[in-house]
Parts: sequence; structure tokens; C-alpha cells
Amino acid sequence: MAVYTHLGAEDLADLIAHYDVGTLVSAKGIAEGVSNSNWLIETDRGRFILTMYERRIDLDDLPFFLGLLDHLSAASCPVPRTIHDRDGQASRILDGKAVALIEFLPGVSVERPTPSQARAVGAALAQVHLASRDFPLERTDPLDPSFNWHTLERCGEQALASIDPELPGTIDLARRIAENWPADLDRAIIHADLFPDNVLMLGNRVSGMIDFYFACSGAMAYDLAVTHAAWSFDPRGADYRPRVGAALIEGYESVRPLTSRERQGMSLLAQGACLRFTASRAEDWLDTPSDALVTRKDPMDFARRWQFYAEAGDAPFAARD
Ligand SMILES: Nc1ncnc2c1ncn2[C@@H]1O[C@H](COP(=O)(O)OP(=O)(O)OP(=O)(O)O)[C@@H](O)[C@H]1O
Ligand SMILES: N[C@@H](CCO)C(=O)O
Repeated sequence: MAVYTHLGAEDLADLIAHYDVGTLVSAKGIAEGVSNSNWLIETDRGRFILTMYERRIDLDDLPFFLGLLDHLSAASCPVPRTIHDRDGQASRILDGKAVALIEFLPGVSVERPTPSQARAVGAALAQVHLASRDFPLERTDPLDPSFNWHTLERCGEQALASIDPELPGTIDLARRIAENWPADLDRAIIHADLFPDNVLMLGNRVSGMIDFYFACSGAMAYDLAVTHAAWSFDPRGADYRPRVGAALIEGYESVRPLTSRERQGMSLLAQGACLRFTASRAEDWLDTPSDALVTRKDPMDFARRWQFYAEAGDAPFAARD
């Protein structure tokens, strides 16, 4: 479910008239996504995505998010550009909420990525990192390792144990990871949430990277670690898929080779990435009633991934000949 606000045909036609995109033919609410309301808009000139920013997004960050899409798409990254209104603005206010019209990109999100698809995603991520280095805006990562540790602490051992008896142990792990976080790795703007559902693919080609609403300034290797954790396992995090994981790194390095410091840090970065999603999922789980329309994501899917990385050490990130 991801249409939180009702917009009638007249509201939509009035809104679309502010853009030079033709006249409205149809508008359908999009079920996927949780944070914002999204519609697939069709005009007599093409298809677009309309997003209404509902929650979790600080409107002061919108120029960063929308400017980043334009910057990356101008650099030929597979990222949707924003459609500016007739006054040149990338966002408008409708009923007190910000909305943006975004280019529609074709493709589907894969559920069981192949090594070839993972290679393409790795390469596209590296392309985004390189292209973002001259993006003029910055955004601090609100979900850094110490925030994740404090989130788990705030949830509390008892509440975490009510989700799974293993979860309280992640508080101490998150503290240790935050205390040992590698400093001074090369930085750029990172996506920070490049899960398979945020990538559109046509066969083995990446046709769209979407949902940049966690993007921030950060270590590029951490972004690769997030993507590795998101792509290289079955959804429960019980089985590591080594060929997919290796292909993702290979694809990344075909565009931007890792430095030796980055490679040495990858295991810890991946463990930190797992605890980032363990923490946010645990917090959401406790904040969301079990009968809510939104499906709760299981924090244990990422606690299991953490276990894999902790046991595997550097092996998943070793340099290939
Ligand atoms: N530019 C685009 N081109 C084509 N489809 C898109 C585009 N942007 C979004 N979509 C579609 O809309 C869906 C929801 O988009 P998105 O994931 O950005 O929503 P969200 O509510 O911000 O997400 P989340 O809750 O996962 O953070 C996507 O799964 C995809 O199907
Ligand atoms: N991609 C995240 C949600 C956004 O933080 C998850 O699956 O937990």
C-alpha cells in the first residue's frame, strides 16, 4: 500500500497543467513503496511518476534529493530526471504536501538476481559514485553506525527479545562496530539503500536506479557493502550466494577499483550495513501494529547476514586475479 492521500481527477489534471508534459490521460496509484504516495501518470506525451512526500522525508532535503537525480541523469547514470514545472521548479506544494514529477523509466525489479544482473548493478553503483563527486550539495547520513547502535539501545533488550531472542545481542555488536568504524575512506554521494526493489532492470541491463531518499554523503565502500548485503542472499539472509556477491564486486571494480584500505574494511562495513537494517527494521517492527496495512520487515533477515559476514571475514571481498 503506498497511496496515503486521495487525489481526484481534477486535482491531478490541475497539477499536471503546471508542467509542459501534455494533458492527463490516466493516473494509477502504485502499490509498491512504503514511505511516499506514488502514481503512474500517463499524458498524451508519455509516462511519468508523481511522488507525494508523506513522511520520513525532511522537506529541506528535497533540493538535495531532486538535484541529485538531475545531476546523475545528466551524467548518463540510469537515474530518472525530474520534470520541472513551468516556473522551473522541481517540486510543488499540493494540499500542504510537496510533490514532484519524475521521469518514468522502464524495467522491473528482480527478486532473484543472477550474477550477470549483480555485475551490472555493481557497475552502475560505481558510475553513480564517480558522477556524484562534483555534485555541489552535501547531506549528513542520519543513519550512521552510532545512530544504529542508539536505535537498538532505545528499542530496549526486552522489546527486541519479543521479536527474536537473538536480537538483544545486536546492541553490543552495533556498539563495537560504531567504535571501530573505519575513518577517512574515500567519499562521494552514496545511495545507501540500493536493494533489488530500488533497481529497475531490462534483462541484464540496469534501466533505472530509484528511491534516492536515503542518499547522503558517505564512504563509497560502505554503499558497496550495503548493496552486497542486499543482493547476495536469499531474502531471509540464510543463504549467501557467492557467485552473485563476487559478480557485484567485480562489476563495481570494472568501473572503480577498490583501494586496499577499502578492501580491508569491507567485512566490517558489511557488518555495519547489516546492523543498519536490523536497527531500522526492529524500530519499525515495534512501532507498527501487527494488523497494520504495511507489511513489517523482519530484522532477523539482516541479523543472519551479519552472522555470515562476521564468520566469513575477508573471503567474500578478496581480490580476484
Ligand atoms: N522513475 C520511475 N520509473 C518507473 N517506476 C518507478 C519510478 N519511480 C518509482 N517507480 C515505481 O514506484 C514504486 C515505488 O517507488 P519508491 O520505491 O521510490 O517508493 P517509496 O514509497 O519512496 O519507497 P520505499 O518505501 O521503498 O522507500 C517502485 O517500486 C516502482 O515500481
Ligand atoms: N530497504 C530497507 C528499507 C529502507 O530503509 C529494508 O529493506 O529494510
